[in-house]
Amino acid sequence: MTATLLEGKVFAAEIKKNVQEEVKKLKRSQGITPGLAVIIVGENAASKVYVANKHKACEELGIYSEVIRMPASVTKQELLAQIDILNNSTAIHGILLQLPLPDDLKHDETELLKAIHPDKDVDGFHPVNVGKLAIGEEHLVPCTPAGCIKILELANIEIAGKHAVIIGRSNIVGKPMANLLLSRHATVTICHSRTANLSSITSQADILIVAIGKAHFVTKDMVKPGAVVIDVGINRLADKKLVGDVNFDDIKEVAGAITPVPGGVGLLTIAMLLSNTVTAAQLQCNKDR
Ligand SMILES: Nc1nc(=O)c2c([nH]1)NC[C@@H]1CN(c3ccc(C(=O)N[C@@H](CCC(=O)O)C(=O)O)cc3)C=[N+]21
Repeated sequence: MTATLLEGKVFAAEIKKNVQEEVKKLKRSQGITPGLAVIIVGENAASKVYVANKHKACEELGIYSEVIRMPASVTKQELLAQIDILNNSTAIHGILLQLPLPDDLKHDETELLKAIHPDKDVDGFHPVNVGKLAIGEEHLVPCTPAGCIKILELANIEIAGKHAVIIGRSNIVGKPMANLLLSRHATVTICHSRTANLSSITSQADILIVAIGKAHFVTKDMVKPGAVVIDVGINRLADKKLVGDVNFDDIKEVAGAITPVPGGVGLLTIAMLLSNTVTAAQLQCNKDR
């Protein structure tokens, strides 16, 4: 058996086409151009690709995009002031504070994310949006897990009744992923660094979502034959090669379907960010009336 390749660009193109339609509608009926602001603190090699890709995608779809760079020495107060300006800007409908923050600001992360107005929170990290997702009110949903769901849905992979196993319990991927799968009636198991007998659990998964940040972590013996494997990892090896958390070559004979890295979930993350930006713009112009 050879796994079906779940190509990110195919699904991302479909989402972007819909987003583009919505952008046109907003312009035509309301005279509004959706705007996205990204705040980047300090230098981070890994995030550079992300920022460049985001910017390019915004241009493609007619979304206004602004990148605000701040030095790693910036204070919490200065960042809060910047967020406040963006919260009050009528040209900006979505605000993204790029993570991870430099070490000196790490303990302020929650406070800074809370400062972003929930209606402009295109990352879905504000406690209000986290809470909404937890009660099944999906509005601005974190982009990466939302992208994973889109892959499953657009590939016509059944979720209801399936055993979905998530490796990773982060606020950015693991936890919101669990809520999204639960709302779609999967049986959900979350595994993490303290999980005992990890492979005995992962090998029960019909759908295996891997978000741990360790290159090539998941091997053949951890995967049930025919399982759908979604690889959220983006790891840069010493030779600059980009690889996922899944050992792709090892798995491809046993899995039923698998996302590649690069060219998988990452492209959906961007597509969902654009989608959230348009959702945020629609929400805000409806509130204005
Ligand atoms: N507040 C916040 N929200 C985020 O969503 C967020 C963040 N901070 N910080 C950084 C991570 C990383 N991330 C990526 C998204 C897309 C690609 C992507 O487009 N990847 C492509 C291209 C990769 C390449 O060619 O290097 C691919 O996987 O094929 C990568 C990385 C979002 N993140």
